[in-house]
Amino acid sequence: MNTPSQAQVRRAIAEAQTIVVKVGSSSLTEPSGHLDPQRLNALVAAIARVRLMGGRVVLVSSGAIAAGFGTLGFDKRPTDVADQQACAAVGQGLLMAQYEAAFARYGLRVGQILITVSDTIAPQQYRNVRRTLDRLLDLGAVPIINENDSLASNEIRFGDNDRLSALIANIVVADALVLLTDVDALYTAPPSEPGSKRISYVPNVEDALAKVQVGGTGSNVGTGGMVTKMEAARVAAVSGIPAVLTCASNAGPAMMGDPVGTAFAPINDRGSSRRLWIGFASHPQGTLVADSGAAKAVRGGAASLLAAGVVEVKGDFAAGDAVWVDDEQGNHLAKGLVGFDSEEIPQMLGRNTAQLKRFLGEEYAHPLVHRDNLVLV
Ligand SMILES: Nc1ncnc2c1ncn2[C@@H]1O[C@H](COP(=O)(O)OP(=O)(O)O)[C@@H](O)[C@H]1O
Ligand SMILES: N[C@@H](CCC(=O)OP(=O)(O)O)C(=O)O
Repeated sequence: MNTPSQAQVRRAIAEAQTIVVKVGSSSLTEPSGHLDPQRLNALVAAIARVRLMGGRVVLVSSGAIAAGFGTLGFDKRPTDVADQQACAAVGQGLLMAQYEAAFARYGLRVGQILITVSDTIAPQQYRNVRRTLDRLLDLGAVPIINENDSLASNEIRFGDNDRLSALIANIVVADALVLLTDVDALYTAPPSEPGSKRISYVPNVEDALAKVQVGGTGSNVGTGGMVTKMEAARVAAVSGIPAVLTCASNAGPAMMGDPVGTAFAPINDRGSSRRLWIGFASHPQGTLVADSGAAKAVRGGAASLLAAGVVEVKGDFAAGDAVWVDDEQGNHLAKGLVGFDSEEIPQMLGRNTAQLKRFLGEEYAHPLVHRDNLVLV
């Protein structure tokens, strides 16, 4: 695809039918661990304007922990996971109450969806998330999403909402992703560093990643810093979705396509949201080792992984889990959702479809990983 000009990217954002807006903790809360209703209301006003003009907006909002820790008597964001989970349980309610009241002033309803990684990699939950989001949007509501911090385990969690927002943009087939934070744009280095320069347009985020010096959070409530925002912009770009990054007070102009913040061009045509989800969100639970013929077929991009071409299975997983597909040298070729439990697979290895049917029955005469569930890495 040809690289679009900045004006084209800004126009695409202005014309977006479906927009995912992600807002960070520092844009909604006080450092003392309480909500800042004024800033939250200003954000809601900008989103409501787009919504009332007919746009479909999904809001991915951080801020549960940051809104809850002051209320629970902590003087700074706790580091203990159980404390954070308790703060999130309190703060999430406060956050939603505030959003509910703020959107109601414009006659708009909100719907809360809390997501954990483990919920969303299973095909059925993925479909449920997608269906609920689509229905909320069809009904004119504004879905508000956060990670389910009170339930997420420390080992498997998004941890930041930046990447989650890019995955949500895929799920709802968004036309634009708007990342709102406490800095007005991406800079060539963390803005605290002397000489860092504002970047208004990134035609290729993968090239930019090599050139820009990105750092962690600048506030005491944010988590991901610019690293995860760049990753979100990259996921959006490779998914064919233009993105803009700016401060929350620029939300309105950013969604109108005004030249604020940093615009990121898409670098691919749109992909299948399901495949992107597998590629970005899933955590492989095991490995299928492909022989050289199967490795070549998988690398070609259009083939399913058949039992006949698999020489080894590693790990303990259930049908529907994500697995790595490796070559015999141990290189990762692809990630996929496997169709069988790990203990069923050894008896299937090396057998073609006719043999699987004859020896094991009809239900085994299927690929280990169907090509629709396979994503090259
Ligand atoms: N190259 C960079 N350009 C802009 N900001 C950067 C850069 N590197 C690091 N940062 C920091 O990232 C911070 C935003 O991330 P974070 O604090 O996690 O915000 P949020 O709570 O909105 O997710 C900025 O305040 C800034 O200090
Ligand atoms: N899910 C957490 C926030 C995680 C997060 O991404 O925070 P931030 O870096 O402020 O966007 C919460 O609501 O407190």
